[in-house]
Amino acid sequence: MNTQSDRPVLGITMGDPAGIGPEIIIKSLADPEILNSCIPVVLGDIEILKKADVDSEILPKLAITDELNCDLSNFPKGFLMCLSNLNPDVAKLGHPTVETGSAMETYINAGVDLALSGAIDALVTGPITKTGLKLAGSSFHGHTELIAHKTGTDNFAMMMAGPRLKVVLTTIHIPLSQVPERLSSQEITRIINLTRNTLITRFGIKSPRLAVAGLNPHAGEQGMFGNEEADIILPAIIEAQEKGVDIRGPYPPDTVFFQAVEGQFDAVICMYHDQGLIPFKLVHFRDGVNTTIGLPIIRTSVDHGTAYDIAWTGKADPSSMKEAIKMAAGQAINQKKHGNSNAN
Ligand SMILES: NC(=O)C1=CN([C@@H]2O[C@H](COP(=O)(O)OP(=O)(O)OC[C@H]3O[C@@H](n4cnc5c(N)ncnc54)[C@H](O)[C@@H]3O)[C@@H](O)[C@H]2O)C=CC1
Ligand SMILES: NCC(=O)COP(=O)(O)O
Repeated sequence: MNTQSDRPVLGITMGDPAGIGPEIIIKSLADPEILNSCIPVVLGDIEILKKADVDSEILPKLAITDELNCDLSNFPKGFLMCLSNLNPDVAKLGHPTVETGSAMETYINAGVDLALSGAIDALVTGPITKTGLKLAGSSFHGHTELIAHKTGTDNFAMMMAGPRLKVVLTTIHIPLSQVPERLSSQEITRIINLTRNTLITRFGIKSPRLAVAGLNPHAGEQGMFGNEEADIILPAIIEAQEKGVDIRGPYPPDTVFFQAVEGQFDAVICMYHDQGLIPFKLVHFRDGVNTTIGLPIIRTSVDHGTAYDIAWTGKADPSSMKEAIKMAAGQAINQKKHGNSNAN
């Protein structure tokens, strides 16, 4: 915390202007519990946010600036940093453009710079489209890859976290057909260690209990349905067990998530994106948080996308954004107390 206040300073990126990002940010900050839990620094576009702040409740409370280097320590209510001047009509498009794609990337880059400089204590990102990033000329598939690159982090992973289930993905945004060839014991070992360290340092779980999902139906059924379990996944589990990690598997993917939700495991390590995200969103679509683990900064995000089908209709549910803000604030306070313990 770099202010006279006890509240952590959180950068909150607006996401895609044509999506539900602006609406869920305004709705979240309209909740006194959220507004009082942090000093928000919204990184976005004033004309777009004005459209979302229909009752003009939030923006008048924030100091407006377009100066990235402004002193964030002397306005305890919060800031809006205007980083683009979009035509407000882009909000109605229902899809990204080169202009909006470039704006959303600008918000993220600015947020990472602020976090690295220590001007903000954590970064919370609003939803973007992968296609928007591509339109803007970015080579990154999402926030995760972009932020890892910008912070010079090789050892990172995507975790989706909720009170009942946490999943960590070994592979993220790649075609399903490429998953088997990308899996290796070394990579699974890396994810196991990173997950365990993060559960201890960021989530305060003293002795994490980990499960590893298999790749194939029935975790391979003794090789009848595939050999990745025996050849790649099991050696990584055994190596971790030999080092004293409380870890079991490879489990049949159709039951391990139920066991985790029932309380048997603190996190499930998954082999690919939808293996983890389908069960996670069934349980935690409303209150789940996407967080990038292993970074030198705290980064949390909503667990959903831009929801173009309901954007600018007033129907967007801000619950996931609120949880992302709460998690970032909690971890920032913890880090302030105990130092940057996420040394993975
Ligand atoms: N953190 C991020 O930036 C993420 C971005 N995406 C991106 O979002 C874009 C759209 O992805 P979709 O697969 O359509 O997923 P989506 O999450 O945007 O929407 C799926 C369904 O859930 C509903 N929904 C989502 N969030 C909601 C909310 N807060 N309140 C009420 N209803 C909500 C939508 O209306 C839609 O019917 C894609 O381009 C994808 O890349 C997807 C996931 C995460
Ligand atoms: N399904 C989650 C997701 O794709 C989020 O990606 P990112 O933008 O946080 O990397």
